[in-house]
Amino acid sequence: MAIAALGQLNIEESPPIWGSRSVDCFDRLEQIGEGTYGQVFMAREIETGEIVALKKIRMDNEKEGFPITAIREIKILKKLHHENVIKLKEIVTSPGPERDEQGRPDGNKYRGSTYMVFEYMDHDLTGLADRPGLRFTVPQIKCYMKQLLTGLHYCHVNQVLHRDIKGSNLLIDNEGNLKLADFGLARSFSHDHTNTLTNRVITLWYRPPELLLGATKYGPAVDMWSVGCIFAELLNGKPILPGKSEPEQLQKIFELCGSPDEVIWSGVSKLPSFNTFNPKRPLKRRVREVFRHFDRHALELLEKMLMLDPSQRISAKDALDAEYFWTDPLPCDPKSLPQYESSHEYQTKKRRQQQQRQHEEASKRQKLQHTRLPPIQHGGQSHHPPAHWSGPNHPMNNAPPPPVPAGPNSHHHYGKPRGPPGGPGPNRYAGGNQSGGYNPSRGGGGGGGSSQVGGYSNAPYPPQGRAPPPYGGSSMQANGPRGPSSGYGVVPPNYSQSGQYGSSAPGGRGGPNSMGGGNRNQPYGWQQ
Ligand SMILES: Nc1ncnc2c1ncn2[C@@H]1O[C@H](COP(=O)(O)OP(=O)(O)OP(=O)(O)O)[C@@H](O)[C@H]1O
Repeated sequence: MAIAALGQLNIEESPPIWGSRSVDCFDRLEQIGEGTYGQVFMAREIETGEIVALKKIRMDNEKEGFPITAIREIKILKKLHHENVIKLKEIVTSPGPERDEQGRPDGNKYRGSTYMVFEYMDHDLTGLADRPGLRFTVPQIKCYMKQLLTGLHYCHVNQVLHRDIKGSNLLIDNEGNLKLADFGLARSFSHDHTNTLTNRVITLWYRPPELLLGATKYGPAVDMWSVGCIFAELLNGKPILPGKSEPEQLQKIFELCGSPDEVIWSGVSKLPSFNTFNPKRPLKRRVREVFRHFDRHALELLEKMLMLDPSQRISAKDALDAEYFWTDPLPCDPKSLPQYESSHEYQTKKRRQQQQRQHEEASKRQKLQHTRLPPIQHGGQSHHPPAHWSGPNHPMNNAPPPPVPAGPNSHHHYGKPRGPPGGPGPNRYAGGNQSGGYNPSRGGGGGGGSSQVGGYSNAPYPPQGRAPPPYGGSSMQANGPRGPSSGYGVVPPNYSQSGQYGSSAPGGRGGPNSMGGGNRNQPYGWQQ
């Protein structure tokens, strides 16, 4: 990891206060994220009352200095200003060594910490989609997809590759705005793709075939593959390619998209890992068959996003022009979207773990009760358990654990302030999509513009059924990866190409135990 001392970040100071204020200007409210590169907290600026997100920069190895990932994230975010890209407001520092909740030194003994201050967003897409019972409507999916593509198009025009598009990096506020976040793996690219870049980027499930095959010269198409995976996931109700290792990821891709050869992807055979991973028997493309339950225009667009050959993959700009976004039901106005209590992946994971623990405790208690059963009464006594065992919450009745409140903040919900006393007004930051004002005309490439008057449909779409496991003989558990009560996709059929590879190992975010075991958030170290 490259190094730089905190005082030598070489980041042009605008506004002048960058890095000069102390984190003590904020009250830390609760942890909302835990990433590879640091913890994220919801906090309140004491002076203005404004709610923000503080991302603490992890300094695990103090000898290595300030992490290059953070420097790159800060530099890139400083040059990106768009309503669909998270706004980095400020950098703050804590002057001395910090302590954790138990009062122990936080490991960074000799220095203070550095935090990035972001506008606060109520949800990330993964956390939101994991809400029990939540179903996205088609206008809602179109609305989110359009914002995702608009933000990404803006990045690509500005020669920035995101390189970690996934649900937990797509932040959503309660005004329906979606913003790209986590630019820790992002970097600038040249349009001629002459630079050599690392292929060890992008969370496994969203990583394109060219990177898995070892390509080190690549461009914006890598992000578009991830967008295709997110799109299909939104419609499908669960991740579509939940590989557990790089070979298994490629296997899943080839089972769905066919195996590549020089005819469909010129140059593929020269990629470093082509011979290692290409299946002996060719596989045919099955996207249309597997997702035949998707609407025609959705399928058409998805096909173009999931092109194996990156040079044939649709760009963000062209995707925004796709029929899908211009046919009924139209994307809804972000503001018309329902408001939910805050839901971040970190919180939903914790909630599930808590439920799992409660469940385990309940079964333990149940077992214990069994071993302590009163001796069977003879002589005409009933063998039924005593009446006091039959209450709804008694473990003996096999009742499920009591529901956990919907949000970690059910006791206190901090909405995004619409105008705190003495603080910023509602439109102070980035402006949001006040008028749904992206890609206003068909030919437009996104990135701002006038409002799309009357262009929205709020018509409810028929409920989309919960998806059964998409892969035959594959990994998803019966309850689906999001647990028993959520789901927001249309029902997919089964598709395994039998006999090609043997059955896959269980994987993905199967049940409550699999959180953290899957690869959705599998981190990759920074290289280039
Ligand atoms: N501005 C924000 N507002 C609200 N929540 C946020 C914000 N920024 C980040 N989060 C929450 O924190 C989580 C982790 O943030 P982020 O992805 O930036 O950290 P990271 O350390 O880079 O994580 P990763 O391991 O995914 O690379 C996000 O998924 C999101 O739930």
